[in-house]
Amino acid sequence: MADFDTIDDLPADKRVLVRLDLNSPIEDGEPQDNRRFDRHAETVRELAEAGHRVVCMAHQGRPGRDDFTSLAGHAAILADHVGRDVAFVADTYGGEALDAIDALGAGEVLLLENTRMCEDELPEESPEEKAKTEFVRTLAPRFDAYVNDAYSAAHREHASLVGFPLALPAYAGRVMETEYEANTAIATREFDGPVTMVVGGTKATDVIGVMDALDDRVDRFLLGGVAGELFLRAAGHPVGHDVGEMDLFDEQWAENRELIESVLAERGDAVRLATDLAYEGPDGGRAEVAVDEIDEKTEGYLDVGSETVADYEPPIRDSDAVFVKGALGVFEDERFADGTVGVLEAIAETDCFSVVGGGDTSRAIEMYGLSEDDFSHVSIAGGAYIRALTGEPLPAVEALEAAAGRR
Ligand SMILES: Nc1ncnc2c1ncn2[C@@H]1O[C@H](COP(=O)(O)OP(=O)(O)O)[C@@H](O)[C@H]1O
Ligand SMILES: O=C(OP(=O)(O)O)[C@H](O)COP(=O)(O)O
Repeated sequence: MADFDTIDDLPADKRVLVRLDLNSPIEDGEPQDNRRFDRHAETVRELAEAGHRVVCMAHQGRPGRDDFTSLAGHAAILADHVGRDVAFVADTYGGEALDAIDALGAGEVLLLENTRMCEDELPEESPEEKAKTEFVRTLAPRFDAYVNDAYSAAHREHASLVGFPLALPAYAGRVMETEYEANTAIATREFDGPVTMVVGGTKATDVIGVMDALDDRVDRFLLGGVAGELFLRAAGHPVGHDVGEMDLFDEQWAENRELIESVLAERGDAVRLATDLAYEGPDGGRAEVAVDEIDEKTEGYLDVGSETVADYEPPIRDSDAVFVKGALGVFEDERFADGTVGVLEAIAETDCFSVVGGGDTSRAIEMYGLSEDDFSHVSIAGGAYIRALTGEPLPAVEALEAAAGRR
């Protein structure tokens, strides 16, 4: 059991500041509905029904990336899931935000603008430093309590996650509580047979550090996505760098090059890389190329190829446990879903212990007609869940525990 207080411990009729994680895929500038809304709606509804004034904070994307947008569209989706109005104010802690907070009645819900639009939010610093920011010092006095429901962002030391628990009585929401319990229990589980981790997605920096930290707890890593291409680059193939407008590879290569090389040197036998890759061919359809035949990267590779999918299935089928973090390709586009769906189908058909994590990746389950029941646990957290597997503490969870210890 966690050592934090939960909303069961929250006294009645309070002004509550709630941190959610509504970070979602963005298509044509609009947030796409996903299970993060559904899961967080439970906490928001419970707080509103208990008569609290509920003010929600959340982030979307990272500054400088295409997915960095306003939360205006998120408020409407959240309202659908909560089953009551969710007002939105395009401000984080300025006059407009404070007026909207002050005007809120009992049982009403308000969503503030993307926390990452506020300068104080992002640099990762200690809770003490974050609690000193103007953002925290301005908002905290307007509230009686802080609730953190954003387990999936708990690996970040941002103001909205670690600063407020020092300034207000702090509680865990329902998602924080259930994800923490499930992921912590999984982290301590022992397996008799082979353990496999499928590693993909765009956040290579998160996953490569975890691959290194998990060391011999994982018998084999099956790679795809951006991390997969970076490993291919380290293995001497002319891929894993940005072409055209891309900005997914070069920066993450510079950050991780040494670590990738050391993982390959020490655990090379455990790392399986794609032998073919898929891209958009001249006719607009899916085209594939063998990695050995790539002389120069001129295409954006958007999925692992069919030979790779066939190679990855047998190790999955003979595993005792499979952990998935990140999609093997851009599965949102059906042409590039084969890698992600092939791996998920193999896991679903196998009687192993399985965890699928990540806001984006878990979405592939419902998009392609798979059932959540075919997996042991589907987490809405990606980076936080794999970090939990290493036994490394999550700063936002520690901040909640420290707050409980002070009472
Ligand atoms: N080769 C690739 N190029 C660009 N994007 C990719 C590639 N492979 C996977 N992706 C994208 O990665 C996303 C998931 O990335 P990430 O945020 O790391 O995972 P999660 O949200 O599951 O934690 C998917 O939405 C998918 O479109
Ligand atoms: O979506 C998230 O993480 P995830 O993609 O690892 O699940 C969280 O919202 C954290 O976002 P960040 O990785 O931009 O800090």
